Amino acid sequence: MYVKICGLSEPGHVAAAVEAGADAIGFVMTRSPRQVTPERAAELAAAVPGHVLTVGVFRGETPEAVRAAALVSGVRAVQLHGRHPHADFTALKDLGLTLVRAVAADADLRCGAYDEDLLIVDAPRPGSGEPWQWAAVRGRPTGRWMLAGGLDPANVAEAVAAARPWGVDVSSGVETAPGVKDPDLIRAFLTAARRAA
Ligand SMILES: O=C(O)c1ccccc1NCC(=O)[C@H](O)[C@H](O)COP(=O)(O)O
Repeated sequence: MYVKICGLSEPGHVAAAVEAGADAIGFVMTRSPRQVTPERAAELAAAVPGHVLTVGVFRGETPEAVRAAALVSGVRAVQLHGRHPHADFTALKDLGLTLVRAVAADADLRCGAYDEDLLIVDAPRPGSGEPWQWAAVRGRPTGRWMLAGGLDPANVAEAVAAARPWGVDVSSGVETAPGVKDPDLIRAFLTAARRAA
């Protein structure tokens, strides 16, 4: 089970996620309680070992703005939320970064349909912590796809059993308040997600 911990903004929380075995960590560089500047993301990403994928998270920005933030921050992946046209992914292809498309369940759920490398199937309001009908997508997404939206240490096993994803992605469920991560919850989520696999 591939596990991404999203919305990190403190070095101690990045270290906790890495030490607990996260496969990917996300830095939100768009409007959010978790927003970090590209410069701050660069500081945080500098301490991340190469086997952990660093992901810049965006929503509503132009490909040019995403490109600029990705280059400053040095992330190895960019995650575009919402109904971006295929051309936005094509415009970023030459960066050589992992491209992640994050959409709600009513979108095209074929990973690769937009030339992306990874797909995230998320709640309608990303980063809201709101659970949704995970079972409704079972069997629909294809390729390498992560389930997101309202996951936490207590429900991730149920969610995985319901939807059968390749990976999982969490933000609110490892926080004590919006934007405030908790190392104990990060560790508990990793443990529960691994057991759910
Ligand atoms: O986290 C945010 O605030 C955010 C804002 C705008 C676009 C995306 C955002 N987060 C993306 C993520 O990858 C989250 O991990 C994912 O949406 C799940 O969030 P949650 O339900 O809080 O676990």
